[in-house]
Amino acid sequence: MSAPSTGSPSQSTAEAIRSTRLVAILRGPDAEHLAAGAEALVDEGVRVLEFPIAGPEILSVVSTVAARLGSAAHIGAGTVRTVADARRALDAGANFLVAPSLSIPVIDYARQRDIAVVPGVFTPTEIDAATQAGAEVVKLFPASSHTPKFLRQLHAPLPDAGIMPTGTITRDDAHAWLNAGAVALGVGSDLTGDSLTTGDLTPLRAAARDWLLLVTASP
Ligand SMILES: O=C[C@H](O)COP(=O)(O)O
Repeated sequence: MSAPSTGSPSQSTAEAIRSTRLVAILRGPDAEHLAAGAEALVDEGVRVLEFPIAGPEILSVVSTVAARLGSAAHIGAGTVRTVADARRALDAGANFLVAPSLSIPVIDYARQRDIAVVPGVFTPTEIDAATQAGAEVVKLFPASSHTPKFLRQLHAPLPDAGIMPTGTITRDDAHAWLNAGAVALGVGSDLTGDSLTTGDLTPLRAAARDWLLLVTASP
């Protein structure tokens, strides 16, 4: 199975995020477990993965996973706060960038490299600034400090913003966010549980199947 490959690389990733509606966030101390977890998620049908870069070892996981999975998935580097972070992530083979915060220089750099970037935003001003700077999808973070009602109210004044709530999103509240207009959800713990620590991928596979059904069924 191949990742969508229409248009430019940045458009392809943005389309994949919008069409699959799920960005899986993989964190953990063990590089082999992270890589195995990524392969299991892709095997279950997840197409967009993010690895928050907590150190050089995570960049090596990005390299390994990007090489192993090829076009089967979009591999993102998370926690990209600076242009230097972005350069290192792309050199490691990341297909797109995610950040907890808004950096216009990082957006500009990603656009120069034709790579999708999902900046972190919290306020209408930040959402609009990121969207106008060229981010097709923005990460509403931490979403647990907002509500689906907040998201719904943004649509009339900011209709072109592609908002992806992230941060403690669970299967219990996913439908409410999607119904409120979220283009996708960024999901870590509720998807991976402790599988990336223990190495037992059975719960992760079951959660992936749950999540894929849920995002497909939501309006
Ligand atoms: O970047 C955001 C968080 O890492 C999301 O993870 P979480 O779903 O476990 O809160």
